[in-house]
Amino acid sequence: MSDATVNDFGQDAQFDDYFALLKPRVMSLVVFTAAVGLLVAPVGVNPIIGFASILFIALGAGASGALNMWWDADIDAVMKRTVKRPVPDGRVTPKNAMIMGLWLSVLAVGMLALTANFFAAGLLAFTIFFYAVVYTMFLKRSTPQNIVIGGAAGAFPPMVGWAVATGGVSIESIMMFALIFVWTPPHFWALSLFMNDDYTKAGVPMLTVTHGTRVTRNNILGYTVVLALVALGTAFTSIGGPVYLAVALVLNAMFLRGAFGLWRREDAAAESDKYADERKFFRLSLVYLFVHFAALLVDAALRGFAFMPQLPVVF
Ligand code: HEM
Ligand SMILES: CC(C)=CCC/C(C)=C/CC/C(C)=C/COP(=O)(O)OP(=O)(O)O
Repeated sequence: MSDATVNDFGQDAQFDDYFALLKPRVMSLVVFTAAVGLLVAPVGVNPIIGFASILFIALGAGASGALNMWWDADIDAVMKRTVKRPVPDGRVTPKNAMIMGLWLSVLAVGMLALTANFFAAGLLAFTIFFYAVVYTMFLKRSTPQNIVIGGAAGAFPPMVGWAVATGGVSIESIMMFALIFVWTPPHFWALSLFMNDDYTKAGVPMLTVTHGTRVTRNNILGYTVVLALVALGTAFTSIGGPVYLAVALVLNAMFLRGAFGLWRREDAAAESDKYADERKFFRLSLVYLFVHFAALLVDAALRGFAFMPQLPVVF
């Protein structure tokens, strides 16, 4: 049986095209942070409920990606990095992307309310709204602070995971939020240093476009210093532990060194080596966030996950 449906352009839209609307690669790290938020919480969740909740958070994240791709099709059509996406490439119609995004959002939020609790579902709904409406429809096209404020959307998922388990918010979930919130500017601005032409062409007011690369390099360093403080501070909350502390010390030293290197660089040098350091720093940002959350998970496992029956104390 074919998985193709005919779109408004009379072409075959494949399952793969619809799947790409969910921004699966970016969202995999988002979903991982949500899963960690759930697993490190001090309240145990039935494993089936926990698994289903992560699935619905993933669905919600994907839905917000589809809504973003629907609204941003005009920008995506101009940028080299995004021109081959299903909507600008004509493989999925804007209307179908929007319908899919809306239905999946309703499904994800509704199912999370049924499987977990209303607070977690409300937080997921707010996250989708923040990314698809506040960031995509308003901030992205209007201010160079777009990704600073909009970054909150990407920072909510571990809070949603934590809320699935506990039904609330606490200092630990706020620290996980803060970690991603302060990480997002260095993560994105490193990329925009070597993608500046795309954003200029598309007229998106990213910091590199509006204030230039010198200001962007300064800001990357500033946010990275604050990020190190947040990351190390998290070690001293109840979700921190020896593994996290060791990892945070090493990774923040590496990230600070990278940010300092970018700060010292001039554009002429960066251009001549094809922005090698900027690309390296961007890749390091992905490793940085993944490993911090993985370390939280390891420490939680060493303590014994709350969802596992506690072993009887023998000695
Ligand atoms: C406003 C916030 C953010 C902006 C503007 C942003 C922007 C970007 C951009 C433009 C890319 C390149 C994507 C591509 O090649 O298509 C990217 C890659 C990526 N981002 Fe972000 N990002 C943000 C937040 C996040 C968050 C919160 C996470 C995860 C927690 C994340 C995870 C990733 C990952 C995993 C990649 C690599 C994807 C790949 O290999 O294709 N980003 N980001
Ligand atoms: C649970 C839930 C709803 C999670 C949402 C998480 C979230 C907001 C992730 C944002 C990450 C992201 C793809 C930013 C890209 O910005 P962009 O859209 O400007 O990048 P683009 O140019 O690649 O489209």
